[in-house]
Amino acid sequence: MDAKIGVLALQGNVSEHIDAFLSALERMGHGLSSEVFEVRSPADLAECNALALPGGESTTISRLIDKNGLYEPLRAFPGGIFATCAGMVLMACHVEDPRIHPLGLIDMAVDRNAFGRQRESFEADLAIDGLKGGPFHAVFIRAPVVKSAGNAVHILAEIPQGIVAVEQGRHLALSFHPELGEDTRLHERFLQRQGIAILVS
Ligand SMILES: NC(=O)CC[C@H](N)C(=O)O
Repeated sequence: MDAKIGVLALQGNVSEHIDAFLSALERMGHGLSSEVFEVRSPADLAECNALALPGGESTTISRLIDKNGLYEPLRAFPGGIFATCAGMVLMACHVEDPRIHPLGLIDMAVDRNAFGRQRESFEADLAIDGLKGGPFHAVFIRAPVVKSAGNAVHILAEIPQGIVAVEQGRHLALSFHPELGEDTRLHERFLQRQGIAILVS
């Protein structure tokens, strides 16, 4: 399957996600046959078979999802969603902030700013379940954590403060920002789960 990856471009770090997906697709041998583009409307969303929900300010992104008529189309989106940071907050079923209208696509409760103001950002080497090639160097910026998750949720990584990487079906949600580094293993894993295989030449 050729990839048509959308990146929700309402607010947040959109271009980094586009670049990271382009380099993951290139590494997998799909560089020429794939597209990665910005999504702002239900019509844009209908064009893609997978979507990235970027980090940014989850209250703002949530308001803009409602304003742009994307709430129901996102809930009904048939493809996988790759969600980072604020995107992870939006994927939850429960968020203790009335300004967030969570999409309810992953059976989890998320704490938006779990690390408080003292620790706005930090980096850690994470063991990620099933990821070959050693630990993943993760950059956390005002990161959320998963406080509880239902049985359908596969927990991929946990630190003392909580769960920081999960998968449910085709969806992947991360507290941290893999799009800011060179390591595309999580993007490749996500694409493989969408049916986009590594091409062997
Ligand atoms: N880097 C980020 O995406 C931070 C997200 C922030 N905690 C929020 O909920 O908006």
